[in-house]
Amino acid sequence: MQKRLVLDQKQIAITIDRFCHQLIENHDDFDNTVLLGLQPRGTLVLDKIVKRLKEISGHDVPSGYLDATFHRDDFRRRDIPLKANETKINFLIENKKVVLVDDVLFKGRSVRAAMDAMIAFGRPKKVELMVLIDRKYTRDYPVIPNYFGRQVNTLESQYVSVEWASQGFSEDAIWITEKEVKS
Ligand SMILES: O=P(O)(O)OC[C@H]1O[C@H](OP(=O)(O)OP(=O)(O)O)[C@H](O)[C@@H]1O
Ligand SMILES: O=c1cc[nH]c(=O)[nH]1
Repeated sequence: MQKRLVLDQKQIAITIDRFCHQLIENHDDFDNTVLLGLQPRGTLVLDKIVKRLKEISGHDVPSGYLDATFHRDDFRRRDIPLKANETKINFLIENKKVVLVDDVLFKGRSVRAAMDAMIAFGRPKKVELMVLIDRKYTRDYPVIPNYFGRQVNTLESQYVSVEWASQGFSEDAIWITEKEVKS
């Protein structure tokens, strides 16, 4: 299978550090900010950000995992039923500045569902979106990230694959791959 490297381990680490500095710049002392990682894979990005934010700034920013499966517009429409993941949020987001974190932004449908799901925890003051990879010109919903690692031009036939060492890969890496054609 053809693969093109987008970000290697060192570049991902630099991007995570940049995200932390951007958050520090835009969220002052974080006293009204919460971070939510989108299940399943945004949580891995979130964990890295939370860890580095603590190391860089000393801030322990409230964070949680948000699952939006039941809010997806294709829920019940798939051949294989979608499996939900756990939502782990032990605070309210009422009047908070919420930063949604995910790995890849493609059609924008996951983020739309996440914004629907999070309302169960209150009415946020403001919502921002942070993604490692923004697949440009592919959106079905009008979603634009506030923070992105890389913007990539991709074809529908391609897939952005995010690999983490913590998930058994040799190292952290982000690739553009060709989707397998079903025969
Ligand atoms: O902008 P979207 O089109 O919603 O795609 C982006 C979402 O897709 C992936 O999740 P998921 O594993 O749910 O989707 P996948 O199976 O298509 O990779 C990825 O982690 C994002 O959450
Ligand atoms: O390219 C894509 C599209 C959706 N989700 C991903 O993880 N990668």
